[in-house]
Amino acid sequence: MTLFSHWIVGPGALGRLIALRLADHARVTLVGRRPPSPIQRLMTPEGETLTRRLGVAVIGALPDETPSIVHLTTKATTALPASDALARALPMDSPLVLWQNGVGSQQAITQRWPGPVLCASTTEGAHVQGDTQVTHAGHGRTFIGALDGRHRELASQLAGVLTLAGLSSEPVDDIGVRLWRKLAVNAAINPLVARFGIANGELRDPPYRSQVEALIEEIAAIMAAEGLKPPEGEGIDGWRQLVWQVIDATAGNLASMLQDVMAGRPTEHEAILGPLLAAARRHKLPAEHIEMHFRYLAAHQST
Ligand SMILES: NC(=O)C1=CN([C@@H]2O[C@H](COP(=O)(O)OP(=O)(O)OC[C@H]3O[C@@H](n4cnc5c(N)ncnc54)[C@H](OP(=O)(O)O)[C@@H]3O)[C@@H](O)[C@H]2O)C=CC1
Ligand SMILES: CC(C)(CO)C(=O)C(=O)O
Repeated sequence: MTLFSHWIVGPGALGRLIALRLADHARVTLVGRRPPSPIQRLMTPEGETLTRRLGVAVIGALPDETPSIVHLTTKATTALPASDALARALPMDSPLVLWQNGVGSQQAITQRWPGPVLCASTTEGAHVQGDTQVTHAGHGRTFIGALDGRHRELASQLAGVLTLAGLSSEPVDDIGVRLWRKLAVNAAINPLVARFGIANGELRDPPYRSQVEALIEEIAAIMAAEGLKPPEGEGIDGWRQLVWQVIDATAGNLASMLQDVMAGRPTEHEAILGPLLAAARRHKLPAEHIEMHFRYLAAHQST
């Protein structure tokens, strides 16, 4: 199968980054709830500006064509209804790629979607300026695979085209583990910076540092109980190393959850903290800090 045409459903920061990067290598259609602007601009980390004209569509009136692959780049909070709308419109064997952070929506969609489903876990960073511009804040790495380890050839092809397009990617057999590792990092950083309105790097100083450590302790115990290891090192020291490395590397960032709070959008706390709380309950482990942040974010959202 040649990945000739890509639909990108969810024309936000990540969706527009992928669309603009792919535009010189494949036919790209951006699909939104309302019509996205066809002329889009990408500011690259190297300071270049790329302007491209893209195909556009709305999810309620999809084009009468069959894409080679569909990328779902909505937030985790809206991924399931968006995938249901797509499933009603597309052939049963259409491949789908899920780009959401957190854990939960991927399993639910993999069970419901009739065709192949891949998940992507990425450390690319992007944010939008209005309806026509996206900034690619920094290069990262993307891992792609199916939760059940199938569709390796499709994952390799997709990683190939993304890499060619400037988004360094590789197929992996353990995407579930990679999603949980990213969730661990997001759970230690995002609730705190969202609550206190601070850049990631400020977590290194009092009074926040001890609050990050308290979260890491709970997260490390939950990960150990789930049999999930940090990428380097062992146990809590490995998780500590990973979290503080990311905080150092993204010190100037306003994390995605803080940006959602500032924009009055729903946060992804259910996808990021929810699975940790469920695992803590399963293993009868303390999760007082995770619970407190979950409650705060849930309450904030309902006001
Ligand atoms: N931005 C980044 O750098 C990274 C993001 N991620 C993850 O990627 C996912 C997307 O993040 P991000 O791009 O930042 O989020 P954004 O909020 O910028 O974009 C989400 C987009 O999805 C659209 N959308 C929502 N529901 C639908 C629907 N039913 N049909 C079509 N479009 C829809 C939204 O449109 P509307 O304006 O109408 O709400 C919005 O344009 C998240 O899970 C995030 O955690 C992962 C790594 C990096
Ligand atoms: C790693 C981190 C916290 C970087 O800001 C991120 O992924 C996010 O903002 O959601």
